[in-house]
Amino acid sequence: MLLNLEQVTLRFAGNTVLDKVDFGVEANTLASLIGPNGAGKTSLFNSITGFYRPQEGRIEFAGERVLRRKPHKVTQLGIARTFQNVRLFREMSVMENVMAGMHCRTRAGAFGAVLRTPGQRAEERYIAEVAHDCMRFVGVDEYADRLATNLAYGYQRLVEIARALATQPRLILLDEPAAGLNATEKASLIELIRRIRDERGIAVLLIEHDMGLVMQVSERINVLDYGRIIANGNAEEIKNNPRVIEAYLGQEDEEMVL
Ligand SMILES: Nc1ncnc2c1ncn2[C@@H]1O[C@H](COP(=O)(O)OP(=O)(O)OP(=O)(O)O)[C@@H](O)[C@H]1O
Repeated sequence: MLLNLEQVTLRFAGNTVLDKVDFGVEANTLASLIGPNGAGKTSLFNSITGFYRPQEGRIEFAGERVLRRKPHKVTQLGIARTFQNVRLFREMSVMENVMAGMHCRTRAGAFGAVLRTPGQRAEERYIAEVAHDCMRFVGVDEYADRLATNLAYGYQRLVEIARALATQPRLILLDEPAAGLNATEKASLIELIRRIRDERGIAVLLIEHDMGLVMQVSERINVLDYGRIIANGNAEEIKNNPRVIEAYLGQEDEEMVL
């Protein structure tokens, strides 16, 4: 397993948000984490990426301990993420936003990368090359010099993915990447997710409420309900799992047709 969680428990003021979660992602696979609203999916992402500190359990990535590392250290280990609500630097261009993803891989750091201090030309060139490569990969290269916040929402989501790719990860966590996208944008997103794995060899774990998308792209689906993993398997197995069907009953906003 590339990522491995064992018995991860997270509580907030006595409220158990994750309850002894065992869960893994293999290298080079497309996996999803689904579950009703409030099941704990984003909390699980936050625990993996160092934003939350579970009280119990183990999280390992490529054989290294992840739990209790700071977010930027987790990024350095090779785990990148995007957020449920797009989080771009509003006053920066698309190119600068993507370059900022690289500060964990360069000596200059985020500010050196953006301010272009002297004596860093070779590194600057490298940063620019990688940034262009990531922008081209997701299809936002032509907007490199635009302010990120002036782009349409669908493109902002792509810029976030480009920034995550720029950290040169082995695993990328996408938190509801299809939220707010139209049908055409969703179709391109599916293609992009597949290319991330097929062309870059990066494993993808996504949280997504659009079940059509989840079923189409995922080789492995993990279902979380009230902080517990209640099922995992391929699309067919998950669709026919009675515990999953029960967990989703009454979820009116869930686009799940089981
Ligand atoms: N920082 C926090 N402090 C207190 N409670 C929190 C915190 N973060 C999450 N929770 C609680 O954890 C539970 C799970 O929330 P989480 O956002 O992880 O669910 P989710 O499955 O991602 O939901 P959704 O699908 O609606 O995004 C909720 O009850 C939430 O209130």
